[in-house]
Order: sequence, then C-alpha cells, then structure tokens
Amino acid sequence: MKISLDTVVKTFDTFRAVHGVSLEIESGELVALLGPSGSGKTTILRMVAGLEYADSGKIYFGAEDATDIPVRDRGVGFVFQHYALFPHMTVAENIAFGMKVSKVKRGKQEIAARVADLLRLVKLDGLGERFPSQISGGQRQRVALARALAVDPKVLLLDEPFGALDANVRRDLRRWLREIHDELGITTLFVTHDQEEALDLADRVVILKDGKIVQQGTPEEVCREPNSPFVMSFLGDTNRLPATVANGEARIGDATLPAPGVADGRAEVFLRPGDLDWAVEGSGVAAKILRVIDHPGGRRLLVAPKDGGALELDVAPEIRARAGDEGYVAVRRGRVFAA
Ligand SMILES: Nc1ncnc2c1ncn2[C@@H]1O[C@H](COP(=O)(O)OP(=O)(O)OP(=O)(O)O)[C@@H](O)[C@H]1O
Repeated sequence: MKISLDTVVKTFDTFRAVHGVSLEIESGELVALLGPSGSGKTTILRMVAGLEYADSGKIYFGAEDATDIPVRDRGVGFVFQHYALFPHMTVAENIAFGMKVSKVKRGKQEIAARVADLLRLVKLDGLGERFPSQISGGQRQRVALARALAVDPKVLLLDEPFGALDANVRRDLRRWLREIHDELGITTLFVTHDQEEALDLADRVVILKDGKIVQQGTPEEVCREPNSPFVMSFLGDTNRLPATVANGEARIGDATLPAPGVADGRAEVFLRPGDLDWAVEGSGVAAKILRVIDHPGGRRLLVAPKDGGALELDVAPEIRARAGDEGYVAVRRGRVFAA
C-alpha cells in the first residue's frame, strides 16, 4: 500500500508543528522519519495513523483519500516506544487481542494457529504463556510487533520502538526488523531521532527540522550529499573550519578541496573525523595533539590547529600519537558550504 502526504499542516493552538509536508512512501518501502526532538516526526506518524487530524492537506492510502477514515478502519499496525502490552494478559493473549476485537471474525483455532505463526516469526516460540513482566524489554517489543502484525495491517507504523533498550539489543532488533520487513513486504514508516538506526534500517531516510522536510534520499545519498550544514551535522560528528573559496576550490591551510557551485568568498568546510589523517611530516593543517582517546575501532585525536580552533580525527589504532605531538592534519575529503 502506497502512502502519500500532500501539503499536510498541523498546528497545536498557535504552534505549527508540521509545515506543509509532502511525502510519498512507496508500497513495500521502509522509510525512516529522522529529526531532532520536536521536529514533528511523531505528529506526522500520528496523522498517518489517524490518531491526529491534519488542519489542511491530504493523506492518501493508495489512491484513496484517507483523511476522514477513522483509525480502526485504516488497516495500520503500531508499535510505540513504551511497551503497550496488557500486563494481565499472557504473551499469546496479547498477540491475539487485536484479532479478537477485529471486525474480521476468526475462530478460536484460527486465532491460535496465527498466534503460533507469529510467535515463530518473532522468534519467541515457547514463550506464549509468559506474562509481559516475565520477558525482557527486547522480547516485549517483539511481542508488540507480533501484535501489530496479527491483524494483517496494510501499513506498519513504528515510533521509536527500540528507544528504551540498550545499544546491543537495539542493533539486534533493527537487523531483525529489517529481515521481517523483507519477508513480509509491508509498507513501513519508522520514527527515530537516532541517525545510526535510520541509516542502518531504512530504504529511504526523510530528515525533518522544525516541521519541514529538509532532505530525503537513500542512506547513501544523504550521507554522501548532505544538502546543508544542518543535515551534515545532524547525521554524524563533524569538524568545521573556515575557508576561502575561489573558482570552485576551497583552501584550508595548505590543502584544497573541490567546492563546485559554491560562490567565491568566505565559506565553511565540514569534515568528518574519518575524513582526516594525522602525519608527523607533510602538508595540510599544522596542529598539536591535545588528547588521544582509544576506542575499539581506532583512536580519536583531539588536536589544536596552529591557526586556532579544534579538530577531532579518527585514525587507525597503529598510528603513533601522544598528547603534545606536533604534526599535520591531512584532509582527504569534506563538504564546503557558503558561509
Ligand atoms: N498535543 C500537543 N499539543 C501541543 N503541542 C504539541 C502536541 N503534540 C506535539 N506538540 C508539539 O509539536 C512539536 C512536534 O512534536 P512531535 O512530537 O511531533 O516531535 P518529534 O519530532 O516526534 O519529537 P520527539 O523526538 O521528541 O518525540 C513539538 O514542539 C511538540 O511540543
């Protein structure tokens, strides 16, 4: 089921939370709405669900105008951050709940068979008789997903479903969600403020700021071609350095970077820590190491360029570096934006 939003606006009292958002989610696509807190992600999701009504604009499910279709008739499944499982029902009863209250009548045996299928799908076979308090947080979210899938939704809406879980469990669950999505092919809209989660999981990432879409594309497109300093900074750690652009080239220290389409004059270069290298001799930006931080994948150097400012570099673990060393920061790549 394809979902389309056409110039959707939502205002709470006098505060405009969503400013004319237009968006298409293709049938079977997994799209992440990504943005900082308050950027309007949840409000958009709730309007697609029918839990909130748009002030103006239209939402289509396929070719049908869904604007006035009530929640229960939209055929959407939800999973929210805070486990909304019924504590007094077993896992199996929780999964069966939607089927029991649905307009589509199913017999007891059919429901039991479907619950067993779903328990297998979410890899919780054998746990059907437990209560929510007797399983882990990650398992509870898998039950919540099974419950959402039980009624054969046309659309799956997930609002920070793994937000309350620890990093390793989150990573496992998102890989698992991706597998389930690929198996079932349900159109899915996923809200997160976690860049890594969005990039890891989604076919397409829609980046929001102040109730507006500022960029959308595949993870590769938004990572390689961020269209603004905001997107560049929001997607990951960045260093910023002042630069001067002339004839499509930006100069920082001894280094130059291509700056196609950027007007001559003052500019700012955005550099990821991994875009920089450290060398004791050579050329680039002359600097002194302030601190070395070791982590499992390598080392991060905090350095002070001679001309002022601060830079962070990610280098390979074998690079020899100590606080106080002097050398050069080599710039491998970066994005240049007019100042
Ligand atoms: N029911 C409401 N009444 C008044 N203001 C609201 C209401 N719901 C949301 N807002 C405001 O609308 C803006 C967008 O909120 P929304 O929850 O959509 O953002 P979000 O991007 O999902 O943020 P978060 O990641 O923190 O959940 C916020 O400024 C919020 O305070």
